[in-house]
Amino acid sequence: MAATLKTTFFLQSKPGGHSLPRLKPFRFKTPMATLTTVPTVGLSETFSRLKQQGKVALIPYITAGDPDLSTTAQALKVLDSCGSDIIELGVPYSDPLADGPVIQAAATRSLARGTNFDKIIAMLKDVVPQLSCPIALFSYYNPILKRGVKKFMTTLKDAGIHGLVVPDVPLEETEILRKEAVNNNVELVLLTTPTTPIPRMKAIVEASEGFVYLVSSVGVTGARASVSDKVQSLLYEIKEATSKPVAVGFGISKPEHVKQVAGWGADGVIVGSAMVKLLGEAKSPEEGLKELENFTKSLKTALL
Ligand SMILES: O=P(O)(O)OC[C@@H](O)[C@@H](O)c1c[nH]c2ccccc12
Repeated sequence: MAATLKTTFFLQSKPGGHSLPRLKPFRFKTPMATLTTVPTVGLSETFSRLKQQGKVALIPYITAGDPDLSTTAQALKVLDSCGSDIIELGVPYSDPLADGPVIQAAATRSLARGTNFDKIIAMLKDVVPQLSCPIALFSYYNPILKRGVKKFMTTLKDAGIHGLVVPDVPLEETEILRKEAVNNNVELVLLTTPTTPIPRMKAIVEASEGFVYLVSSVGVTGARASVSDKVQSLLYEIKEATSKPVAVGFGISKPEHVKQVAGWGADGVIVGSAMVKLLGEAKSPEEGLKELENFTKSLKTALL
């Protein structure tokens, strides 16, 4: 059974510097190989740009390798071309303590097909240069430790990945993760939950880079009928403590939710299980991608 996401996570002991954007001045976007001069920038830069435009970031989450890695590659391009501002890409893991049934099932299918970290990175090296939005990789801590923190971060940097979300590291233990992330210009995003005491929330937001991830409700990931209106006061408290951007995730699965959370003052909305379900349960990868496209467009429209 999946454990609930508790407040003990994600504290870091010292605030860190800000990552510089890694500029990629010229890039070709598929399918028409159009030359664009828009550089891919990191997470905080993306939020600054959106803020200037008065916009809220749309941040989809998908699990890598479900239904297969070539569909993930296509899905990243679809999400990008439908106006996603950052994409959170999940590395499948066998013991995903904070994931609800939809994402757990996606990870199980992906692992059964032989997805592993090296294959995900190889896919990203090919696809990232074709995207205009940054990627934040999502991984549990164990696969990072297994590889070695330093090597893991260098690999992320070499693949052009700008951010990292690790849900199961207590802040007190993130020192080394943080140091290597900063060295490699990877922004380490930390999470706060509705049960995080205010002093601890303050330490989290101070140490978080790129943005602050506000978990909307206690429990595991998964689509819900409504978003807890407690999010509104949580956002208020966080915004009292920091000027960093705040993105809300967990249970956001409909255009109405996205609109509501944006109206409460969030700088970004994260939508995971609803996307993962479309890709994982479609009759074919093509159908899944088409549904993903329509769904992403509907969320984007709700944010306009
Ligand atoms: O699936 P949801 O309820 O839309 O929530 C976002 C989410 O999927 C993604 O950010 C995520 C997937 N697994 C997690 C584990 C912990 C925190 C966050 C996550």
